[in-house]
Formats: sequence, structure tokens, C-alpha cells
Amino acid sequence: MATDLHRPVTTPAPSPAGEPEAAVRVEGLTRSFDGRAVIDGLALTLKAGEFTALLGRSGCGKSTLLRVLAGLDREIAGTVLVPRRRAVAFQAPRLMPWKRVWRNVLLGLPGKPERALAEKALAEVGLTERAGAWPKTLSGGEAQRASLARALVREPDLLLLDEPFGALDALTRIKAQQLVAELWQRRGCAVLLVTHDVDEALLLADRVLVMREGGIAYDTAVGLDRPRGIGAPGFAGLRSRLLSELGVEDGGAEDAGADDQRHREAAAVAHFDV
Ligand SMILES: Nc1ncnc2c1ncn2[C@@H]1O[C@H](COP(=O)(O)OP(=O)(O)OP(=O)(O)O)[C@@H](O)[C@H]1O
Repeated sequence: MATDLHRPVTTPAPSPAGEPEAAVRVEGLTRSFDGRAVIDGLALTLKAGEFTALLGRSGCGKSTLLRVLAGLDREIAGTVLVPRRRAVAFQAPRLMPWKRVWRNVLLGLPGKPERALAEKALAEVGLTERAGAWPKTLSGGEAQRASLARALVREPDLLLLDEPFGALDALTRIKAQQLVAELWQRRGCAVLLVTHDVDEALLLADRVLVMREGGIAYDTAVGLDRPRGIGAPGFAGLRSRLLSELGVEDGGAEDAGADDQRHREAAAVAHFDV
């Protein structure tokens, strides 16, 4: 029987003396479904302000981990220390269709927050003009930006992103990636991005984790200079290492092929100015 030891804290989880402040500290985390441990004794520390990408094969438990960190799942054993100010955005923007965009942005905030607060967050994601619109009138990319604004309005110290760009077309996806990179640089919050896309991980993150068999099986720093492009020196080596950690031959398997195709389509405009 899982014991609930989830203990959200108001300040980032403490680190031993001399180490940078931690945004997240997880020890011995186990989450089981029907007696099967999807996460099994996982340990993880994320530094404050660090951008981390989380890769792993389908079904390995990435979303489960994110939901635990978001505080949406407390049926766990182990210790999870996260900042109180945290926000999550999912692949599906999850906007309430009967509320205008600005009201969606403020959804769930305590008290009676003013429209101006939503408008500030919407301006950050370039959606000022759609504040009064109904969600069904938004494009996929706009809806995703509204979802990001809803996360930003919470002023998170930890931003959790679960494949937020997965459903977007190639160009919209690149714009959304650039936006997240800019927001991260401006806000300075820790970001944990779940993605299937190795290139996306390497373009955006300081650090990439690969999840396997219920734990973090591989953990690497991405020391590439910014701005980054998929042709940067060192990119291909990291890419092939990560693909092999995922059990995919570089350039061979279908998943990687689809990503290659997307990036070829977008390569002409892809440039990360951060
Ligand atoms: N509420 C639930 N009840 C039962 N099983 C669940 C539940 N949530 C997740 N699982 C199982 O836990 C495992 C991990 O699921 P999870 O969604 O975390 O994987 P993932 O790595 O995010 O996958 P994907 O990359 O395909 O989104 C899967 O086998 C899934 O079926």
C-alpha cells in the first residue's frame, strides 16, 4: 500500500551546503497502478532555474512523474519536495469552452483576480488581442499559448510542461518552442519538459534525462552554446547517444524519422535566438 509522503514546501527544496538551490528534490519515489510499479524508487534533483527535458519511451512513466510533481497525484510512496508555486501545461490546452480566454487564464486562482493580471500573461505569450475571445475560435497554437499564459499567471518557480507542442504543426511548434525558451530566460523558473522529440530536448534544455524501468536511467548536461541549431557542433553526438538510450537507431526507426522529417520541413526558419 502506497504511503502518501508528498510534502509540498513553500520555498524550494533545500540543498546541502555549497550546492546550488534545488527546485525539486525527489527520493525513493514509487507509484504503482494495480500492483505494478510504474515509478520505482526514483531519485531526482532539479536545480532552481534549470531547464530540464525528460525523454523516455511511451508508457515509461513520464506523465505519471509530472503529475506527481504537479501535486495532482498523491498516491505515492517516497519524498517529493517541490516549490509551492508551480504550474503545469499539457499537450491538450484544456481550456473551458464556456469561459472567455482571459477567464480561462485566471481559472483556479484564489480570490478575485483582475482581468489585467490575465492580460499581462497573455501579452507575454503574444495573445493580447484574443483575451476576450472564446476558446473555440483559437487556433491550436493560440490555444497552447493561452494554456501557457494560464501557467505563467501563477508566477511559477517550477513550470511543468507535458508535451505541450506535441499536437502542433511544424512551424507553429518551432514558434512555441522559441516562446518557451524566451519565457524561461525572462522568468528564470525551473522548467521540466516532457517530450518525445530528442531534437526539441537538445534545442531547449540545459540537461536531458531519460526515464526507463521506473527511474532516471540516463542524465546528461547539454553544454551547447546558445543560440542553438540542429547543425551545431556536438549536437549530432548528443542526439545519437540519446537515441541509443531510447533504444532507437539514429536515422533508422520510425519515431526518429518522423522527427527528422518535421525538422527538415522547418529547418529553413528554425533558429533559437536565446
Ligand atoms: N490512472 C492510471 N491507471 C492505471 N494505469 C495508469 C494510470 N496512469 C498511467 N498508467 C500506466 O502507467 C504507465 C505509464 O504511463 P504514463 O502516462 O506516465 O507514460 P508516459 O511515459 O507519459 O507515456 P507517453 O509517452 O505515451 O505519454 C502506463 O503503462 C500507463 O498505462
